[in-house]
Amino acid sequence: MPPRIEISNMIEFKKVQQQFQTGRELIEPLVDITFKVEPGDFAVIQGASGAGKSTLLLIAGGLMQPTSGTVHVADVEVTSTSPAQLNQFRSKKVGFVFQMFHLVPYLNVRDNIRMGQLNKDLDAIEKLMKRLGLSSRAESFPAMLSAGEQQRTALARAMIHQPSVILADEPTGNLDPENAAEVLGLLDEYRRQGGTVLAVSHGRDILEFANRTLVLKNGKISSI
Ligand SMILES: Nc1ncnc2c1ncn2[C@@H]1O[C@H](COP(=O)(O)OP(=O)(O)OP(=O)(O)O)[C@@H](O)[C@H]1O
Repeated sequence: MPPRIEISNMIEFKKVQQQFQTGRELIEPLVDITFKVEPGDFAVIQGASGAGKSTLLLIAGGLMQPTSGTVHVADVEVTSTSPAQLNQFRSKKVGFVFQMFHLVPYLNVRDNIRMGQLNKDLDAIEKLMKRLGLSSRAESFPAMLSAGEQQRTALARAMIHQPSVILADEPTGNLDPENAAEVLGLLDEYRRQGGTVLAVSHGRDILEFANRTLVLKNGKISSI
């Protein structure tokens, strides 16, 4: 499913800071985050456990508002948008992929993918399942699938509405090397068609596919 080609499929963080107050402790995983991911980039953010990678991705997806700073994703300023507009933004412009897949256990593969769809284009679902090698599992429930099949289903759900950007949190964290390479290959194909991928990962397998690597350390981002 090719992404909508938009010149504005970029992600831009400017001076983003995130603090959490837990009891008397102030945690500040993001101190001053400024970076830009251009349309068609497959960018990966690496960093130690607890560095703030998931927090950064939640902010990019409009699921968490930062303490300060501005974030633009695919021509939307997610840091100054109402909750209703953020819902629209997420359902139209963003595809999410997570390490734990987050499929609905009582829906089969076809219906899980349909959850991500805005129109009722059943033909598009069949085509995407074929492309991702899922056609024979269309009626299967998540518990009956291998980890690779579950992640390909999650990827199909993330791609079916032709998002401008895909945000992926450890997308290969639960996969063996073969399935990991397949999922990364699909993300690579999506970005070659003009989509933008921002992934966070500890893994090294992703570096082979990413064209940009950013490192998150001490609350700041540096490019390598
Ligand atoms: N809602 C929250 N309230 C309080 N602290 C939080 C909250 N969310 C995250 N944190 C803290 O912020 C820091 C960054 O967490 P985050 O999950 O972003 O790290 P990460 O780099 O994704 O880690 P990992 O690689 O282990 O998943 C951690 O110290 C975490 O405990």
